[in-house]
Amino acid sequence: MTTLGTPLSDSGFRVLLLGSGELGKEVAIELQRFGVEVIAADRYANAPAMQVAHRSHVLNMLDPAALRALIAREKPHLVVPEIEAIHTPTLVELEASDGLRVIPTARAAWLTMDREGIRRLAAESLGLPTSPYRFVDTVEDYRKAIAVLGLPCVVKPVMSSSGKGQSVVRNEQQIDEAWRYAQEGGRAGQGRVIVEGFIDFDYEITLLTVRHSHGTDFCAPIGHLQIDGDYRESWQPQSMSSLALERAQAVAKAITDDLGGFGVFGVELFVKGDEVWFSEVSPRPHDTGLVTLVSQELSEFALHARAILGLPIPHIEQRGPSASTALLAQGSGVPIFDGVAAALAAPDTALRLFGKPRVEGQRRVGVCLARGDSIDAARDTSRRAAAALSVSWQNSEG
Ligand SMILES: Nc1ncnc2c1ncn2[C@@H]1O[C@H](COP(=O)(O)OP(=O)(O)OP(=O)(O)O)[C@@H](O)[C@H]1O
Ligand SMILES: NCC(=O)N[C@@H]1O[C@H](COP(=O)([O-])[O-])[C@@H](O)[C@H]1O
Ligand SMILES: [Mg+2]
Repeated sequence: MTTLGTPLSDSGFRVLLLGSGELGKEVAIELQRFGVEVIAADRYANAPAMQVAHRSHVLNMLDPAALRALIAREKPHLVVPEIEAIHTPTLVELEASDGLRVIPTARAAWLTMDREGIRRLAAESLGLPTSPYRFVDTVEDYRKAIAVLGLPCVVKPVMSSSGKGQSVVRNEQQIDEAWRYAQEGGRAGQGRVIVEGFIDFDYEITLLTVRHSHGTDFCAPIGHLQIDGDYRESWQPQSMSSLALERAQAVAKAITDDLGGFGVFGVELFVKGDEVWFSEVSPRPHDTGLVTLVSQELSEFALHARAILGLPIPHIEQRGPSASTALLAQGSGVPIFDGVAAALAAPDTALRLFGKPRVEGQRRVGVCLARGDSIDAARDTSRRAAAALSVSWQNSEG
């Protein structure tokens, strides 16, 4: 049983967020509502979750010594990874040696930090259906992998997220460019790449799966649209055949049971007819799950907070057709948002501006949300809200 104390006192229940982006910000808010003491960490200052936390730290979380020092200093009751780019072997060691509690488990954070760990677990240990794949380190092996898997195929650095370094190779001319992009887009610089056979799916979903003190529950499936490997729109519920839903839930149960621990998981699946493929899983709330801020009575962030604190989740109420549209800013400087009133003029719309301190290039800076009588209506309203917003720049340094 979890005892909750008073933050900033000796009784405070301390949660350390490793990663402080938009997803962590909503988790922090939900934890604050339970009087949890929230400590936010990330690689840069004034990250979104830092702005709603009790205190924050800026560090390179891929540096084992820096990570260890932070944990020794804060002595958190729970460590909650919010991104993949963390030195997870350190979490595994501290869990074993000091009983550090990592959400959902240190092993889950470690396996999902790298596409190879989770893909080999899903496909080779658990026998779940996935795209065919090869891992390669050299351009020679890369070409051989493409010869075996055929075109089109998808090329990704093993350590990357939100589509960074990812390309679909459709013809011979694109092969070299995809290799170059994968080498520059990986988190750890040059390195290993996964080549995946292209799955010609009808639609793809995120099946939010919650492991909590009383068992495992699934949210209604979330459909989404991805461009360049990054999410642009999501909606809930995605209609599916009952067989496809049953299979999706069985895959999600198998992978989350193996990863273990408490919390929300975003299980990404491709669906064609009644056929389902596992793609990957986040052992934490998922960006496409931002739609649950309006589509569920308990959002994925509220569910994560409850689950990790060991609190009950008796019921997950879905509120009907809903959609989200990611706001991508393109430019350089500190963003300023115009058209906020227009974006919120229609009934049943909502907006989150994440408060990211700067943009260099393209960055997700907010999300528009809407409910409607149908998925089409909700998507249309949330897209219109997004179109009403525009970004201008302060402090552009040319
Ligand atoms: N083998 C594949 N066949 C067809 N489409 C694919 C394949 N792999 C990836 N995609 C497309 O690219 C998207 C992003 O891929 P993936 O989830 O692996 O990248 P990511 O960088 O981990 O993204 P995120 O961090 O946002 O989850 C998928 O949601 C899907 O639309
Ligand atoms: N697909 C993973 C994802 O959406 N993660 C979310 O994006 C943030 C990083 O954003 P940034 O790249 O703009 O700093 C992460 O901190 C997390 O909240
Ligand atoms: Mg993904």
